[in-house]
Amino acid sequence: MTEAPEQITISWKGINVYALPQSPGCCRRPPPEAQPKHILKDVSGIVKPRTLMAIMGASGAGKTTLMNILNSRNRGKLVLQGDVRLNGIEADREMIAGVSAYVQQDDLFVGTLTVREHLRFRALLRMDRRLSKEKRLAKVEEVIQELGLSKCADSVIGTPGRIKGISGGEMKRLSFASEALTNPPLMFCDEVTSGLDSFMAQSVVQSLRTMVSKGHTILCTIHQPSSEVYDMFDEVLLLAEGRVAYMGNKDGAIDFFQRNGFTCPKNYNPADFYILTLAIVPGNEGEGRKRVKQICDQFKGTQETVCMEEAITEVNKKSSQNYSALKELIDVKRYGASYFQQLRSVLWRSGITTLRDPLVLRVKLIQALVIGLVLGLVYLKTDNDYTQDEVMNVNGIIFLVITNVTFTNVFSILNSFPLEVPVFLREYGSGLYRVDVYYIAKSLVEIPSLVIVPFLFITVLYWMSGLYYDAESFLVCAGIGILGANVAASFGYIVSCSASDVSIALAIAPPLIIPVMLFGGFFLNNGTIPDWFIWLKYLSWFKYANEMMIVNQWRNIDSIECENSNGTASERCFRNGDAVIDSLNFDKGNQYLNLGLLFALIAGFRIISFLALYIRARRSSS
Ligand SMILES: Nc1ncnc2c1ncn2[C@@H]1O[C@H](COP(=O)(O)OP(=O)(O)OP(=O)(O)O)[C@@H](O)[C@H]1O
Repeated sequence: MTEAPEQITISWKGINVYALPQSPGCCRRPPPEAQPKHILKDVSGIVKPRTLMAIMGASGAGKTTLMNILNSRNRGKLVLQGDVRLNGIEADREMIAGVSAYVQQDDLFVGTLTVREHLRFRALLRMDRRLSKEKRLAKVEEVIQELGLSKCADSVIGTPGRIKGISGGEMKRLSFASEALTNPPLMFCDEVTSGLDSFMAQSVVQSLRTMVSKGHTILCTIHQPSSEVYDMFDEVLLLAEGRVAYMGNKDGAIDFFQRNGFTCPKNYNPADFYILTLAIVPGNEGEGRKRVKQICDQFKGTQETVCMEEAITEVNKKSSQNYSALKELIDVKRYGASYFQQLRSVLWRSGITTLRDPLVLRVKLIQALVIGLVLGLVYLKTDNDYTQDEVMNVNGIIFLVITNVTFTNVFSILNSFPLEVPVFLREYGSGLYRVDVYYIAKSLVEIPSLVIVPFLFITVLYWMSGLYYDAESFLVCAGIGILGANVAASFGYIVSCSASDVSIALAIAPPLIIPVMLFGGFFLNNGTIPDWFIWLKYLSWFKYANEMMIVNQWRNIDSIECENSNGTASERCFRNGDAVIDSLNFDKGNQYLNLGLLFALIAGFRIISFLALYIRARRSSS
């Protein structure tokens, strides 16, 4: 059996929350007459261990705001008055995070893992590092049993709309199981049953009841529970217009409303009745507000309020006795696992995700093969006797190679990475791993695809299109293409880590790539770039890769026919490869410099994208 957690009583007193007036647009101040919005108004409450509390109220009542204040997350720029206490001790963010878990409304998982693998991954990263691996894995099995996940333990979690996986109810239970591994004494759950049918909703709340019976304190916001689900809660907190309309034993709520002239009809779901009674109906706001004010004012004078305030005072008095036990709980490290354990686990997960979802790699390989074949057929040539018009073709192929590896790799990152960011932010926020661990693991796992795919494309195109027939030149060309693909992917990461979603990433990438492409030496001669744009030339991996590939192609060509393929005399004649290189203002002596600059761009872009991800992660967890 799971050991009982330390017991936590959470209390809050005189909570007032204000949202400051927002500016109506960029660079504009809010109008001087704008007042802060008073969201929560003098809200107090207490929840003791072994209690499952439902926070309910109409939409906009302040449930989410209260939950965020109590668990000290997602507060944004709200102004807070009042205090939140754990076992009577005034709690700061670290303290709350140290003893609690937050099960958020949307379940975010890596869909390719099975339920058991996901829980093992979390157990290795999140549980106390002093526990042996065997104990952690045993805990995973216990949690699987307790939360009724045995049937689906080896099923893949799935990704809605892509990979069929476990049901919505199982996913919700898996969210609880993920948090239950660390046995947090206090749990906050947002919208626990939304999107579930009544049977699933009951089974999820039953899981919470099991945890509560072991000593956990659990607070849930819940929308329209069925009577059966409502009956499973011990206590209820009803919010209306940011005020407490009722808080206490759920059976007492019926009496309280009845005493004030609001009788719940027989066979009517009490939860629906409270929400309807406390709702402000559009078109009849005046009456609704009067009713809410009356109920909230009445509740302030009730015995329930007096008892609640006494209970808060009582627990506050004992705060000094509780301090050392609580301190021990909180003194856990930010990360449950060592750096190398984090790296090993995240690498394992990234690897398994790539292997189990081979479709992406397969599509990339087929795409490389098809584009290589099509371009190869267009430029088909099987010897190294070049005519003047073939010089232009060869230079075109070289630029096409760089353009293709750039666009396929940038857009593949833009289309995939922003979708993974929410899972990363959630896991980073829960202290699973560091940003650098995630970034390094991700970068290492994708190396094979960043090598194999461009290599396949260049192999097909190189030999079909009459580029210089020589194994060494081919390998140099493939190597430059692979480097170009890596610079492009690193650039894709800068955009993906800075943009908030896929559509924004896709919108900002082309205007950033096009200038870099323009200075690649194909559309604009390298010697004619205006001085004020020279700096852009230095950021252009197109320029470095193009110069290297052009030199690699032409440096061994000693003579070129002075006529076109159809036998006509060409107006301009490049007599040998060097003449072609010179005409583009490229320099044979720049090969090593260009190579170094390509590596420098990879390193620079990776560092910038890492910093962008780091800033984003820090912001989202503050
Ligand atoms: N940062 C904010 N700035 C301005 N107003 C806010 C902010 N956060 C919340 N509010 C307002 O405070 C009120 C309560 O919002 P909250 O999200 O807590 O309600 P809720 O009961 O959770 O609603 P729902 O059930 O619809 O999610 C709403 O009127 C909302 O518009």
